[in-house]
Formats: sequence, C-alpha cells, structure tokens
Amino acid sequence: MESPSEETLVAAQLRGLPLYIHTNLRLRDASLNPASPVLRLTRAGETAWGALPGDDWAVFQHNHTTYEPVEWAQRNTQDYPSDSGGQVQLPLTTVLQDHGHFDGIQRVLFGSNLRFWLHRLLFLDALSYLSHGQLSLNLERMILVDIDDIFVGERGTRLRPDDVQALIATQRIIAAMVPGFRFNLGFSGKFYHHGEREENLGDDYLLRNVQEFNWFSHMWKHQQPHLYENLTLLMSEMQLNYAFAKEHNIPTDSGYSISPHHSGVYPAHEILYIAWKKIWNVKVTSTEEYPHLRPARLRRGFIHRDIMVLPRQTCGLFTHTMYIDRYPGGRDKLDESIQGGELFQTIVYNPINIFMTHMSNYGSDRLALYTFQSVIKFLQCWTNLKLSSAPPIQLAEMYFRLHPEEVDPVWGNPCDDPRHKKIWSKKKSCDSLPKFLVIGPQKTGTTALYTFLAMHSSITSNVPSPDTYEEIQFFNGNNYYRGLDWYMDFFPSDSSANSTAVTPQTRYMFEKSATYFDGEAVPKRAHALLPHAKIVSILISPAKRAYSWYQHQRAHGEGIANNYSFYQVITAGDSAPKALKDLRNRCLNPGKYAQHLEHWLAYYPAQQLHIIDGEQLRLNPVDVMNDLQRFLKIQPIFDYSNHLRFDAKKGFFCQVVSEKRNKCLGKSKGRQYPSMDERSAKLLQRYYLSHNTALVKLLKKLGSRPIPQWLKDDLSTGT
Ligand SMILES: Nc1ncnc2c1ncn2[C@@H]1O[C@H](COP(=O)(O)OS(=O)(=O)O)[C@@H](OP(=O)(O)O)[C@H]1O
Repeated sequence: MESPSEETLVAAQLRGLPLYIHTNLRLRDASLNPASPVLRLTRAGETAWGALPGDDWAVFQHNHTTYEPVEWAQRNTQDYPSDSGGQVQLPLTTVLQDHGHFDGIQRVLFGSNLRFWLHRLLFLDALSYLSHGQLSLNLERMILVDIDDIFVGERGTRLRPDDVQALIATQRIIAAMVPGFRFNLGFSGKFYHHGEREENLGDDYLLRNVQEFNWFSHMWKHQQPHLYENLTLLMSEMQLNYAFAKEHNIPTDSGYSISPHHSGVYPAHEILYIAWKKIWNVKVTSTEEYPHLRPARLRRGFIHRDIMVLPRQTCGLFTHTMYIDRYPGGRDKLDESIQGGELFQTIVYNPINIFMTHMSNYGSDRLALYTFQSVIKFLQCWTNLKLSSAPPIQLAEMYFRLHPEEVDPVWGNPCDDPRHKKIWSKKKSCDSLPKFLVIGPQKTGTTALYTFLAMHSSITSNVPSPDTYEEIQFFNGNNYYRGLDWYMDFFPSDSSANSTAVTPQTRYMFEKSATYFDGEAVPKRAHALLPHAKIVSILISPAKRAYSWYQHQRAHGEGIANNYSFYQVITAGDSAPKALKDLRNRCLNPGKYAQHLEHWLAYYPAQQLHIIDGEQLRLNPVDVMNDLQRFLKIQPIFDYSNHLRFDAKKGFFCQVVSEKRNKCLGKSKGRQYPSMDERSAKLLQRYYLSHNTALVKLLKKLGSRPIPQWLKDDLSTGT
C-alpha cells in the first residue's frame, strides 16, 4: 500500500456501475448536501471544519443521474501543499446515494467508517431511507439537567450572585431552543450559608429567585441513606430538609428526589423508598447505577414501591470539574464531546436524557453553562431533533410508556459490582445468598429432598416464611417486588440462626420453591441474582405428577378440583369456565419438562444443572443424595445410609430417629388416593408424548444421564 504522503488519486471502477472510487485519501472539512432526500435526523448544518478521522477515505466519482451526493469533503491539502497550487479545489463526494435507476438497487455508499461522528447520523438516516421509514428513530428528545448539591460545597467553590444571574440568563437562552427547559435544583438545606460572604449572598440570591427553577430534595446533610438502618431516623433527617424548604418557599411538590452518590436507590435500600414516599411523596428518582454504571447505553429504568427510577446520563461534569481548561483531557476533549462526541451522541440516541451536574460546575468559569448551551446549539445546527423539556414526573411517565418492558426490576447481586457494594447496607452480606436452588416442579418429591438436605450439618435452608412455610417463592409472583432485602432476611448471616456448628463460609445455603421450575420470569431473575448457583430439579412421570397435583388441590379444599373429576380437568376445552381452564393449565403445564428446562438452560450452563430422577429419590434416596453431594461438591460427605430407612407403614423412606423410630414426612406427602383411571392415563400419555420425546433428546444432549425408567415406560405405552 502507498504511504498517504505518496498517494495519488487512483481510480477503480465499481464493476458494472458508472462509478469510480478513489481510495486511501486524507480529507478535511465535511459538508452535507441540503437537497439530499436521505437527510432526516441529520441537518445540513455548516461545514464540519478540520481534518476528518483516518487516512484511508474513499471518494466517489460518478457520472449518472442515479447518483446524488450526500456528503462532500476537501482533500487535506495542508498535508500536501504542492497539490493545491493555491487553486480552489472541487469538493469530493464522500457519501453517495444511488437512487437505483441503473440496476434497480437503492444504496447509500459511505467512503469511510463510523469513526466520523457525522457518519453515525447519516448511517441512521440511510437505514431509515432505505427501509422506507421502517427503521426510523423518533425525533423527539427530552432534556433535563439536574444540579445536585445546591448549598453543598467547599468555600470558594460555591455560587456567587453573578453566577446565579448567569444561571438564569443561560436558562432563558436554552429555553428559547428547548421549550420547557428549567434547571432542576437539588438542595441540602443544612449547608445553606456555609460559604464565604459573597457565596452566602449567592445562596440568598438563589432563594430570592426560587420561582425561576424547578427544585427537588437532596438529603439534608448530603448523607448516604444506605447508612441508615432505622426508618424513623432517616425520616427525621428528611423532615429537616422539608422544613427548610417550607421556611424558604422552596416548592415541595416536584415528586422527585435524588440520593447522594445514588445510595440506596440501586441496590434498593427499602427504608429509603418508604421514607421518600412518606416525607416527600416521591414518585420519581434517577440513577446511573441500574443495572451498572457502564456501559452507559445499557442503563435502564424500573419501578419499585411505586417510585419510578429513571436512568441518568453522565455528561462528564463531576463535583471537582470546575474549570473548562481543567476538564479531564483539556478544553479540546470537552469540545470533542460536545461537537459530535459522547455528550452529543448521548442526546442523539436517548429519547429521554436526565443529566447529572453539580453546583460547583456552575461557579468558577461556569463550565456547565458553556457545555449545555454549546451542545444544544450544535444539535440544532446538525440535527432535526425536536428538543424539549418537562418536569421529572412527566418524563418518567413518558419513559415507561416508551419502555413498558422495563417496569419490572431485575435484582442483581450487589457484590458483583464494587460500586454497588459501596452503596449497599453494611448489614448485608453476599454470604447469605443461596448457593443452590431446588426448583421443583411441584409434587415430584421436593419436600423429601428438602428434608434430606436439611439433615446435612453443612447445609442450611432459609428460615420459614409465615405464609408459605419452607418455600419463599421469591423469584416468581409478587414477592419479587418486595425487594432483595426481603429475600435476604430469610437467610440470616449469623450462624446462631440455624445451625450453630458451622460458619457462613462452610454453610451451604439453599432454597427450595417447587413453583420455580415453570415460572416464566424465574430463570432470568434467578440468574441475575445468583449466576453461579447450582440448579436442582426432580422429574417424575408428568402424568403421575399431574394426578398427584390434582389430588393435592382436592386435599386443600380447592373448590374447582373438588367439583370436577381428574378427567374433566385435563380435558377442559376452550369453552370451559375460566377457573377450570386455569386449573387445567396449572395441572398440565409444569409437565412439559423439556420446554421448561430449555428455558433454564438459556440462562444457566448445563454444568450448573442437576436433574434427579424422582422415582430413584423415592426408591433409592441414599444413592440420589450421594450423587447430589458430589454434584454440589459438599464437604464433608454425609453418609445417608445410616440416617434414612424405608418405613413400611408410610411406604416411603424416612429419617432414622432411633433404632425403632422413624420420622416421616407429614400426611400430605405420600397421600393415599385411588389410582388414576385408565382413560386419563391413556390421554396423558398421548398428551405428553411430544414433550417426553423432547425430554429424551435433551437428556441425551446434556450428557451421560441414564434415561429414567418412567420416561421409557411413558414413551413405550404412548406410541
Ligand atoms: N420419602 C418420601 N416421603 C413422602 N413422599 C415422598 C417421598 N419421596 C417421594 N415422595 C413423593 O413426594 C410427593 C410430594 O411431592 P412434593 O413434596 O414435591 O410436593 S409439593 O409440591 O411440595 O406439594 C408425594 O406425592 P403424593 O404421593 O402424591 O403425595 C410422594 O409421592
């Protein structure tokens, strides 16, 4: 390849097209064709002056009506002064639209990659144009700028009256370009009048102009709420800021609040949410921490305890960023971010932008005012985006209308992220999260397994729930919305709670909830919190399971189950009463084993999954428990042969208590009921045929597991 300094305009014709390409060029000064029909998001602004990134640009030479330039640039004659000879150069086409008149194919050709910021916009426009609008971004963009830490800050870094005047003046200028724009000020009243004389006058000036801005409460002393374990104490601190607001005519009805350092928002500190609601009637907050700080484009929102949590965007201005020239990387870096770089693109890609800034960014040389005013001007110059602003509640409602799939939170493990660990209650420990889950399905022997596991001195389960006994049922249903603290309270980290001899390190904690197996949302949620957990499932004949489940419902006095025979339940058609159809689904669906296991395997690797043959658990529990201990790598290995014994009266294996006495499971496990009728048995064999066939395939794929006898039987009689 030629070195760039030696390059010449080497032309190559694109095969079959009246189009020549010159490659390997350095260019500068890009401009757009205002008449190009491709432009939608992109606006033909001025010229993007300066060298364009890269030294391997291609330009297009065309001589046919099918072609229309979208972007031009000049050769970088600063590099080759001899080339220009002082003459004006013709612009070279760097992005070209092909209308398809020649060969019927419409194209947009780019002479360079997406390193050049303008190409990122043009690429979106090309997608929109070529897809006839199917792949188009909406052009509305909302912008909210929060100024945290009002009144907080060292002497010498705070606002003076002229800074406040500049704030108001710039707000007016921005509002003329962004309808509805007002700075959103978050205050900590405790530090009011803590500055130098001029700065205290600045505080007063701000309060005299209280109606110019939107306001929200920060913490009174700028404390981190996750350090509070006591709700009353936290509320009394919030109350102080509330009283301050009242005294100084600061509006208290924004329904928005921000927590210092994102503390308590995510990972959620429940008492923060409760206190916020009670004192400030908070409806919206925002954070950069959900699910993680980086990458910024993956930040999401969620709703917890009726508080809408929005993702917040970073604009590179932190408490200590106070001077333009001391911006990390210098003024050029800041301008690069504004002029097509990170800040500019954040607004291009996010329909709703909440930016975090700090009071200190508005004193000194007012870096933040420069930043926002400039980026908005730049956006107006180069895009057709419709910028506007609105108070946080409106933004939040808009956000969740756009992203209904984000409403439900997904709780991650706070210990997986050092930042999260820092803003998580000191009382919590990741040691008190389960290392394995017994997921069911129901009626396969999960209680027997749970009881046998609990006999092991190194294994502990959760403390019982008052509603659902040994099962917490967290990852499915409404308990999930109670939050992680609620779940973790079932796993006390002090060893006194359950087993005295073992430390948290040697304790192998688990949880069993038999409805997890077929819970739609469970694998995703479990994996988000416990990605390294082992997953244990038990399978028996799905027909037998369905029948046992039906008997269980009858024994529990479930009205519908008592009013209909098993056959009627499993054959209920679409015209049946809803309650009967629901019962049918709950009875039959968990037995579609392969389908549910595939769902788990979409989140967990096969090595973390252990499938127990439920018939073996019933007939030969000692071997099953030995296998399971090996799989879980539990030490020491517990010898179950001395502790489990077949109880002829119960008809099942039970726990050995003494030479003569066994402790068996209660009456509800191993019930007496008539055998399944022939008709139902035949029907279910047919019903589960495809599911059982898929299960055999899956088990084979998973490796050396012997195919359970019940599965072979179900399949042989089902054909
Ligand atoms: N050792 C031992 N003792 C008692 N019962 C045993 C045992 N091993 C397996 N089984 C079978 O477990 C079935 C109940 O399953 P679950 O405990 O998973 O039911 S539940 O979902 O928790 O309600 C229960 O179902 P039913 O026989 O229909 O009552 C038993 O067949």
